[in-house]
Amino acid sequence: MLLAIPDILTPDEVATARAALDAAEWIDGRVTAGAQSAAVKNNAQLAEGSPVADALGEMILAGLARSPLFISAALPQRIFPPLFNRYGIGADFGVHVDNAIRAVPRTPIRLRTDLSCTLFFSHPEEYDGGELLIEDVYGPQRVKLPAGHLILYPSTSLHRVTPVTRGARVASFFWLQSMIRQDAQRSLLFDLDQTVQQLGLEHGGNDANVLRLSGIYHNLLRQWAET
Ligand SMILES: O=C(O)CCC(=O)C(=O)O
Ligand SMILES: [Fe+2]
Repeated sequence: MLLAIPDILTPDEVATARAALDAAEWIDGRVTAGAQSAAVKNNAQLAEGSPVADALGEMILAGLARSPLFISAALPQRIFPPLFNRYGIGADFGVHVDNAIRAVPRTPIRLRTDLSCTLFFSHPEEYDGGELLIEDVYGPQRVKLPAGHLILYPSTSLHRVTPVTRGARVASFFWLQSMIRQDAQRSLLFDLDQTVQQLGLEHGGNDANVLRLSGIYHNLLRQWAET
């Protein structure tokens, strides 16, 4: 499932983050790339664990936690501490697939990358190019979202970022392990949850059929979730 999630951050948070990112020190983006992606990765990144990355990472995790749409779609089990990248003019990231397993720095924790995320910090009118192209079963999807919005896509997808030809594209990127490993099962739970929420609004949460459907959602989650 490929899903755009609006307003993970408020405009004030985006502005605060941008001020910090614009003043930050950027290093070669290949530091966190695996062998295949390093060969095609041509961007800059904040050093992992730098004070700016840690503070903005916390801001993003708080934004994710208050988004019912994100929780419903991702059913996150573990979220990698957000990383930050910058594509100036000429920078790009060739076609690649993300590493399946990521060690969380400075901890013994590893996570399986089920879903990949990009959270945009540049406004679309600030730059040309810099589109995230994600291969999907329905063909390539072009993604360029407003600042503060997030795209969630299966980490199994081949993807790339097209060269920036004007301005700069600043974003956060990270991965997560979902409680639901299979994309098809996660999509089904998402559809069911969204439908139950909508029916609850229309009929009230205590309507007998809404309750029954809600029970089915939780019982499927109980069958499939890894915690
Ligand atoms: O910049 C992006 O939107 C994606 C970055 C990416 O694909 C990666 O770092 O693996
Ligand atoms: Fe990637």
